Amino acid sequence: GAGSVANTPEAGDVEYLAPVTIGGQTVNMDFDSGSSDLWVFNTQLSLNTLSGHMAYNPAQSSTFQLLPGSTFSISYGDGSGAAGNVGTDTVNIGGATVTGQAIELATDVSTSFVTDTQSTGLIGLAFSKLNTVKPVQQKTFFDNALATLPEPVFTADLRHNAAGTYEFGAIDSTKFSGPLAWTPVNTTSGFWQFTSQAFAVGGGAPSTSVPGGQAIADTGTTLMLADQSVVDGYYSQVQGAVNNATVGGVTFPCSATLPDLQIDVGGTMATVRGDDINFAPVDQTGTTCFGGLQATTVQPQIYGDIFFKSNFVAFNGGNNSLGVAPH
Ligand SMILES: O=C(CCCl)NNC1=[NH+]CCN1
Repeated sequence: GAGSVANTPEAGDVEYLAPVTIGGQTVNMDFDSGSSDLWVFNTQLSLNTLSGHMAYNPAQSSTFQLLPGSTFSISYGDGSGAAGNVGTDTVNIGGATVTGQAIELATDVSTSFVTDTQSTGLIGLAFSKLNTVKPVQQKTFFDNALATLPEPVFTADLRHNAAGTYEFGAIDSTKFSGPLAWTPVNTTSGFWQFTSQAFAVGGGAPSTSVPGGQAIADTGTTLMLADQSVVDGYYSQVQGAVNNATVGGVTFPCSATLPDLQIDVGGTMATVRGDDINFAPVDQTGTTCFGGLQATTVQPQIYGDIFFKSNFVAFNGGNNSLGVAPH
């Protein structure tokens, strides 16, 4: 059946956590449409590493089974990572249930995961071809659930500083306004990748031919990382915007009024609200603010949580497409 869980932003909308029940143990996890491993903090880790975290204890689950000799090792776009061994267990997300789901048990996690005590791990929702388990690659929760879901979809409804929803198996049309604009997804990269070749600022004339012209929908990335041409075009319309090498990106006066960004998603222009692009003050004085739109020099562009706060997104694993509508 379908499953629906509330998600909650960590402070500053840095990431969005939602409850996942593994072998009867409910832990909060980061749902990540930009990767394809389900890994958890667990009782194999040292007490120092576990300090402050919830942990999955396979010994307490009557349905856990070790996958002897299986290991995983994953590194993310932001340089964080985890590695360990693997078993299977029953996973239930708001009622959507998978038995025999690969549960990757971290024995090593990078610092940013240790300090992020609210998160018990990640649940990857990109395509299973990116899964890192060896010697036998494993499937994502969504892949395993597909055949049993009423509809072959999951949806992301992320909000600024407020509870949202992750749903599996149904599209709740009360969560967005207007029709969903659907775009085909190119699954070759293993990401939810689509064409994004144009942008406009504050309703102005659209630019076209953004170099590379590809983007991925990635709930596991905090910001929106776009081509330099988009970043330059956007911040040229923001008084006092500067590229601030010290803080590592574009900043502007917190008093600035930020224009909306219109961005191409498979031929339809989606809007990212200017308010959502004012990401956070860089210091306690609250004078200078850091932009939620920043540049990436690599392709594809990565449309992270900043994009999702203005747009409801449906991920269709039945026909490999993405549906987007304002919310
Ligand atoms: O790794 C990426 C970028 C893929 Cl191009 N997104 N997912 C994620 N999870 C934790 C940090 N980032």
